[in-house]
Amino acid sequence: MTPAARTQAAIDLLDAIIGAARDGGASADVLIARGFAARRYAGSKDRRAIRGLIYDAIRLCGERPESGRAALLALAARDPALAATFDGSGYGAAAIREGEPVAQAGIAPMWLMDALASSGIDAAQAAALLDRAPLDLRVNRLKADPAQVRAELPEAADIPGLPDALRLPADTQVEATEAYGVGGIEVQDAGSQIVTLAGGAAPGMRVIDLCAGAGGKTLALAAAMANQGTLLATDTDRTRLSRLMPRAQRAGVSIVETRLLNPGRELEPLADWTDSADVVLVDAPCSGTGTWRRNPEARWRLTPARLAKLVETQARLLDVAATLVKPGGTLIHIVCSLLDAEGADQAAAFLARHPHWAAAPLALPAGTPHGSGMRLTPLSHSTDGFFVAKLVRA
Ligand SMILES: C[S@@+](CC[C@H](N)C(=O)[O-])C[C@H]1O[C@@H](n2cnc3c(N)ncnc32)[C@H](O)[C@@H]1O
Repeated sequence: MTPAARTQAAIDLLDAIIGAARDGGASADVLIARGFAARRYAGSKDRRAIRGLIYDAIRLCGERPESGRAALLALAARDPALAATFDGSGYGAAAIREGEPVAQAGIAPMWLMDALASSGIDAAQAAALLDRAPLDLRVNRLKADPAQVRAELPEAADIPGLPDALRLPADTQVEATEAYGVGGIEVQDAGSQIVTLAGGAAPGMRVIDLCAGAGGKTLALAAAMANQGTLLATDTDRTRLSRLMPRAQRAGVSIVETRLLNPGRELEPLADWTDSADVVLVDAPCSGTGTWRRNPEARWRLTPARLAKLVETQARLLDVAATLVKPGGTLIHIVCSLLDAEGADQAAAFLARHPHWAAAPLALPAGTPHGSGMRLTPLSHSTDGFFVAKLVRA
């Protein structure tokens, strides 16, 4: 492909990504993969270049741009070599016209910048939310040990405070390693690993991962429990949950059971767990403001109305979880968001609704105290952004 044709392909894919962000459609990664499947003529160098242009444009534009072309023109305004590819040749991007719309550069939509600022996230912290994330691994001690993995991946660096974690440059291919093949490593952000430790899950306990998804944290809980005890993983998303058991088998985890929940009727299949869990982890559905490093277009999806709906669901899920925790047991509230509405304020509202519960101090390898919990940020802790609170039943 010519550079001009690559630019046009990036514009076309950005149009699809912008539309999906507006209408709640597929993620940028999925749309890019589909776009490449339909463009078999694009070689690996073309794909890398197009993908790079798309993500540079997404990172640059804080507000959802009106078109893919407006987004790439914003990038071209800072990059003369890219501007020169708008040459109108063959399948290439049309020449730049005087006065055509150019997207605004920025970190996030203004309402979201205001919400972050009032949650204590200043401009430097907000800008770091769009940095490129490294590739973090969790060594699965049920199948491997860190020294073994390090021998296979000598470029891996330690992550302070996390003896089972290793850090590699972004884009490192780990799927071909023997450790990956035998279930000895899981790709998991260090922040995710840290907040999972908050529950203090240990061998022999009864633990619920209420919003388990495909089981990233479930597998970390199972490893912390040395595969001893009872671990229930639930979610309302059948597709995600169906990926959990094959992953568990590969990871050598045999203590996990999955149950599919109905939104709004989550407690119905959980009656046998009432008042009995040592730990319930609520890794709640959230705005994902802490994961923009991986999904920068997520900030084009969020609206005040979508955020309000998430906050409502989180509150309901915390109340559901509270009925499952035994006296003296622990509820862990986790969001990969830095908005107080989802984190500190949500935990405070829970405590106000539940007088027999209290926030307990957290001893984590990293984090900054925030509200009744702790916060992790890309700038301060080199992790995705998280809020975590430990809530204990009297
Ligand atoms: C942040 S993700 C969980 C990620 C997962 N724990 C991991 O570590 O990979 C939130 C999950 O909540 C699930 N969810 C949404 N509404 C729910 C509900 N009412 N009950 C339980 N899970 C729900 C979503 O399907 C999604 O998988």
